[in-house]
Amino acid sequence: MDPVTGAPRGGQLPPSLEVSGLAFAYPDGHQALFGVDLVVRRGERVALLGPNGAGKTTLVLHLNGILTGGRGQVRVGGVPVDAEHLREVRQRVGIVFQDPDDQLFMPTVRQDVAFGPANCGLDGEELRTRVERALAQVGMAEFADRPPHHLSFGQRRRVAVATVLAMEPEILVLDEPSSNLDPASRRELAEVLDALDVTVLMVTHDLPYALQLCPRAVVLSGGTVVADGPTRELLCDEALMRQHRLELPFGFDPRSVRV
Ligand SMILES: Nc1ncnc2c1ncn2[C@@H]1O[C@H](COP(=O)(O)OP(=O)(O)OP(=O)(O)O)[C@@H](O)[C@H]1O
Repeated sequence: MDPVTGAPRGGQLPPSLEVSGLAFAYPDGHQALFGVDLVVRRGERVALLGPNGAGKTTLVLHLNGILTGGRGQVRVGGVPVDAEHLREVRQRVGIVFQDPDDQLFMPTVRQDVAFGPANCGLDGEELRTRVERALAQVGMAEFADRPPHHLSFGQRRRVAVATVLAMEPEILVLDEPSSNLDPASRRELAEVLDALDVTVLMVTHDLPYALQLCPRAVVLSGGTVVADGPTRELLCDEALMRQHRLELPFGFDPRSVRV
């Protein structure tokens, strides 16, 4: 920010997410994060890559205060993630977990999508509009009155995304969005995500998905950020990829993919 005008410096948009010096050890003493710094600006789509055990989930669980007690700071839309601001933070950070069944528990899709905003005091026409918009964004409007457990896995994942979009979050965090999807469902979800006008942080082992959807990628390895840059550049860096156990699918050449 320009200290005088308050305008974004150099034309950059304000940060949606700021992680600074985040270090965390689990109660058993295992140190999972060693001073992570990360800024995601409004409207960016960033892939968070890294091998198993890198600390990706641990980082994500700090973004809405599920994990706390480490060193450093996390801010979402300028609001610190701490006990005092937890309610506000949880409205601003929408996390879509890997298993949609963790997020769907009401008798109908509509009720599941309405649950969060209704809890925040929305009702009547405003709530109805919010729910319809979120379902339309994920292409699930016609399933509003179905029980979630009658839907396919891919449809349930899209509804899980809608439950989070209905909260109109500052940042949408997706944990392995393409996992367990068949190729058609994977493509449909990519189309949904690509059309969203929201800041996205996407944790994924699916490197082609990262390239397709996220212009920028961050590699977390051993609890620290080891690379941050254009996704294609990182995926083409063979030494970086090998060093951090990142492997492209057989025959996939990031140089030749058009995004
Ligand atoms: N509850 C826990 N108690 C102790 N150590 C943990 C706990 N949860 C995770 N860890 C450890 O912290 C480190 C980071 O784990 P984390 O789940 O954040 O990695 P990840 O990058 O999300 O991995 P994956 O790609 O396998 O999901 C790992 O070494 C893991 O074993």
